[in-house]
Amino acid sequence: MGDQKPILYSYYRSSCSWRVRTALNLKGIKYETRPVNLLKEEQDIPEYENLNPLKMVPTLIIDGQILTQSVAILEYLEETRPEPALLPKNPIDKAKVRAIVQSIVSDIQPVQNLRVLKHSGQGSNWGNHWITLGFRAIEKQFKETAGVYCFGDSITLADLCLVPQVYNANRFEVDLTEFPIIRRIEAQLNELQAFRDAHPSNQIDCPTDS
Ligand SMILES: N[C@@H](CCC(=O)N[C@@H](CS)C(=O)NCC(=O)O)C(=O)O
Repeated sequence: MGDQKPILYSYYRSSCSWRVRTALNLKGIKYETRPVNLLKEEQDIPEYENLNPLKMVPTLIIDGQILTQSVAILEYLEETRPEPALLPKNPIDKAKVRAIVQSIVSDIQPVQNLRVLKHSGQGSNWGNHWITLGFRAIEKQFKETAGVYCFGDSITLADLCLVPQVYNANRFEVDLTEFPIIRRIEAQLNELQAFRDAHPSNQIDCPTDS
């Protein structure tokens, strides 16, 4: 393992960066934040593209490696810093947690990403529509899986993905009243220090007037 403090390229309101911030906090990994302002299109600057050809955040520099894709980063952290565990041990349980993760990171978040909204010319109705559909699915999944958190009573990668997605749902004015389990879990998670510290309002690049 490298001795250098990990560096996270992040944007305060980026849900994908937020997932990684929470994992780093939960696992007690001290890191340095390098803000990438998506509204100023800093993700398109060639120096950043050299780090992350996707021109997206997050990018994590850790153990002498440049890592991209938030879920690949989460899985790497889980394998190299296994405590506290953020995936269950049993393969079936693990598959169920990963299914919730994928519902959020593959089926909901990409459709409301900045570049998609810009290219499609769609506004908040678009995001609202897709988040609502996705939340209907995961609210049903939670009827089977949820305990205190998304999967039973331990925090898993699914929880790290849920909290930022609920924040985005609020930004897109999704009516959350039909999702009581999602709301309950999110409220509980937001009480925890690691989640609070990862919140956009506690990031160094959060504008003071937001
Ligand atoms: N699959 C990628 C998605 C990353 C992503 O969508 N990042 C967003 C912020 S959450 C971004 O950088 N958007 C910039 C853009 O759309 O130009 C991951 O999970 O890391």
